[in-house]
Formats: sequence, structure tokens, C-alpha cells
Amino acid sequence: MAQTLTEFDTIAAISTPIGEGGISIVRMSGEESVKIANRLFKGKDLTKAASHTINYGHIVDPKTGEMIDEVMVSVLLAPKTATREDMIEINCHGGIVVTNRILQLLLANGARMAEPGEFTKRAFVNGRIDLTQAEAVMDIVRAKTDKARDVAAKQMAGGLMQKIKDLRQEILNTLANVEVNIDYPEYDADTVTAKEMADTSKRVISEIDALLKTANEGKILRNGLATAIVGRPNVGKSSLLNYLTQSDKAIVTDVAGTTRDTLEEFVSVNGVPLELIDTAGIHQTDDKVEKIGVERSKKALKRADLVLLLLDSSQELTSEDQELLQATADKKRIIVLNKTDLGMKITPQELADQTASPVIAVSVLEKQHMEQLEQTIKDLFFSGIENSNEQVMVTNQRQTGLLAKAKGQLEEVISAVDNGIPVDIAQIDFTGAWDTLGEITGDSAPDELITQLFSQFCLGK
Ligand SMILES: Nc1nc2c(c(=O)[nH]1)N(C=O)[C@@H](CNc1ccc(C(=O)N[C@@H](CCC(=O)O)C(=O)O)cc1)CN2
Ligand SMILES: Nc1nc2c(ncn2[C@@H]2O[C@H](COP(=O)(O)OP(=O)(O)OP(=O)(O)O)[C@@H](O)[C@H]2O)c(=O)[nH]1
Ligand SMILES: [Mg+2]
Repeated sequence: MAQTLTEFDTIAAISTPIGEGGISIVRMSGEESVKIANRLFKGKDLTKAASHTINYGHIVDPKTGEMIDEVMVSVLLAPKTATREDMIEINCHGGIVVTNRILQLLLANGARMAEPGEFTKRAFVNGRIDLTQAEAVMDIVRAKTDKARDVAAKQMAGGLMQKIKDLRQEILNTLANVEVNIDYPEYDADTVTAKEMADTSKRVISEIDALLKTANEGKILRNGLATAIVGRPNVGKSSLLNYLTQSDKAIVTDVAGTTRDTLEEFVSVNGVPLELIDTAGIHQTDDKVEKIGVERSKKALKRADLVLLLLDSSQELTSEDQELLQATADKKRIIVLNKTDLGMKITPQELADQTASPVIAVSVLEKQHMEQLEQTIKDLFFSGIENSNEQVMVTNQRQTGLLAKAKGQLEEVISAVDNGIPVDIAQIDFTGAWDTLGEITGDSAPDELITQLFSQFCLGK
């Protein structure tokens, strides 16, 4: 990492949500933390306080002598801290004005405002955590279900990091042998090292494959099951979204073509995380706006992990219904017969004869049999993630993409060796795979990536 002048100066931020609460915490990290806090603190001399103590006193504006608040100040001295630097945490009364005033005083007395994620970034730069653990910190803050929290907590404990480190070590061990042979060509073991490189590649690929297998489940646990509600116009899709989100986010009218654009909402249905997507009714149309909506519906359908296909059971199946039944046939799907309160012209049985997907008859309007639908969603979800006790999981696209890239590089090594290409050429991709895996943990990640990644964090984290 290039070290700029501002990289290790003392940073400050409010680490609790901005609002009224019991207590707020203003944090500092860096060499000057204790000195800066001591300028504002009336109580014991903080520069003499032992590490990991919390100290009672008052924050006083040193310029005016004005007493700002009664506080508790934690003194945390490097290296055994969250950032590996000296840290100060001021626990003040939880109010917007008082918290901001204390932050302003820290800034006026030598601290710099932290950037989003900068505390966590320092934990990374100073070697306490790797990039996968930093990503997990963000995931645990954003977790919307207990399952998502569980996956993040395991990743934060370093499971994925260790796995990647082991794979890199395996490549490195082989590379060490290869180097010996390239340096001493007379020690004629080219074929031996080529074979060793190919063998190691195969072993690492199979480990990568095992990790990649967890990616889909990891994504679902982290982001929720992408669930598209589809059907022709007016069958009750938006009504269903509103029911499941217990809101009136989507506009519902008796006019066909009410929903023009996709609408996404996160919900937890019986503890199952769903990223619900309400879509525009799919049908043939010449209307310019509606056409775009229909295209978006089709896109949503394509990326969905689960499809709720809605049919109006009070009317005979139309050709558009039939087309949608076909278009969603190879998706994980629940067929929902809605509007049963109006009398049914389609029976669950006649559909069940046509497909293996569960068929549920409901009335969204009258809230009939809705719990049956929710239970079916839950069953489908858990049938898809039976391995959820997996200790090590890949949970985001960055990790998945890099694993796939490393796999591709190792496949190149195998094919080079198979084709008798010289060892030092095959070695380029082999070393490349080692680098690519290092990007996952951050051992060989470019600065721009690091900056970009941490900028997505919350302020004060
Ligand atoms: N008040 C407060 N609560 C908090 C945090 C914090 O920074 N402040 N955390 C911030 O996110 C989380 C806790 N995470 C932490 C992670 C590591 C260390 C730490 O000091 N690690 C050292 C020493 C460990 C030890 O004593 O054995 C280390 O790893 O070297 C502290 C907090 C959640 N709660
Ligand atoms: N009788 C009855 N009417 C319903 C039921 N569910 C929805 N409706 C009504 O059907 C009409 C259309 O509902 P929406 O939820 O807007 O349908 P949609 O599928 O989102 O329609 P588009 O956005 O136009 O594609 C509204 O008048 C709803 O009140 C139901 O179970 N029974
Ligand atoms: Mg709608």
C-alpha cells in the first residue's frame, strides 16, 4: 500500500446512528487520539490512564471553558485495539447536538474527519483483518435476517481467509520447486515440475469448485432470495407485494397496466429473506412505456431465484397465461391462483396435472390461504439451502469473480502442461492464479480496489 501523509493521521467520527438515543459514541483512532481527547477532558489525566480503561469526567470546550457534557471516555492503546492504533471512545449522552459538538471539538483540536469505512480500513491496512473479514464487517451491519448475520459472523472469524491462504500456500510450495528447476536447467526435472504444477492446479481447482458451489447459497443468505412476482396485467401482483411487505408501497388499481416499472422490496417471510420484485404485467402491447416495463419484467424473471407466477383463477386460462407457464417452467416456481373469492374457473388440480411446481389457491384481497403460500415459500427456500451449516462460504460477487478467474488461470496451466509448453511459460498463469487469490484476501489487491471497497461502508465504521 502506498502510504500518503494523511493515511495515518488521527481520525474521528460518530460511530452510532445520528438521532436521539441513550448513549452515543464518538471515536478516534491514531497516534494523537489520547492527546487530543485530553485537551477536552476534565477528569483524570488521560495520558496517564492505563489501556482499556473507561474514565468518568466532563467534556469542556478548551477555548471558552464551557461544559459540554458529562461522559465516559475509553482509552485503548495500540496494538491491542480494533484498528491496531491508539483509540479513544467518548461515550456521551445520545443527542444530535451534543454528539456533533463533541465531534467538532475533536476536529478543532487536531483530528481529521474519518472517511466512510476508514476505521475498518485501518484494521485492514494494519494487518488485523483481511479483505474478506472487512467485507464481513459490512455484511453483519447490513444483515437483515439472523441467517445473514450467521454467515457474516463466520466470515468475520476468518474462515474464508484461512481457506484462501491455504490454497495460496499450496501454489507457493509448488512454485518454490519450479524456481529451483528453472534456475538449474541442468538438473533435468522439467517433466517432474510440470507434472507437479498440473497436479497442484487440479487439486486447487477442486477446492475452488467446492467454494464456488457455496456462492449461490451464500448470495441468497446475504441478499435474500430474488423473488419475482409475475403474471399478466391485473391478476393481483402488486396486491401480493403489498400483502407480503405489509405496506401499500405498490399502486393497486383495477386498471390493467398499473405497474409500469419493477419495484423491489426486502421482506422476511417466516424468517426467509426475500428480495421481492413486483413487475409490470407481461403481455403483448404497443404502448411505448408499457413495452419497456414488460422488458424489465422479463429481465427480473431471468435473474430471479424464485418465481411467483400469478394467475386469475376467476377467468379461464388465457394464451398469455400459457406462455408465462412455459416461460417460467425451468425456474424454481410457485403457481399462485388468485381471486378465489370470485369463484374459480381454473382448479389447482388441472394445473398440478401440467407441472411439478406447487400450486396454491388464494385470495390476496380477502387474505385467504395466505399462510399456505408463506409456508410453501419457506419450504422451497430451505430445500435450496440444505448445506447452510457450511463453515466457509463465498458470499459476494467480488469473491466469486476472483475465484472463477483463478480457476481459469489454473486450467490454462493444465492445458499448457498437457501440450508440452515449457514450464516457465505455464508458470506465468500459475503465478497469476496465486495473485488472483491474493486479491480476495487483499494480499495483492490494487489500491483503487481497496479505496472503492471501503468507501461503501458507513461513516464511523
Ligand atoms: N465500543 C465499541 N464496541 C464495539 C466495537 C468498537 O470498536 N467499540 N467494534 C468495532 O467494530 C466491535 C467489536 N470489534 C472489535 C474487534 C477487535 C478489537 C480489538 O481490540 N482487537 C485486538 C485485541 C483483541 C484482544 O484483546 O484479544 C486485536 O485483535 O489485536 C476490538 C473490538 C463491536 N463493538
Ligand atoms: N376479488 C379480488 N380482487 C383482487 C384480488 N387481488 C387483487 N385484486 C384486485 O385486482 C385488481 C388488480 O390488482 P393489482 O394488484 O393492481 O394487479 P397487478 O397484477 O399488479 O396489475 P398490473 O400492475 O396492472 O399488472 C385490483 O383492483 C385489486 O384490488 C383478489 O384476491 N380478489
Ligand atoms: Mg401491479
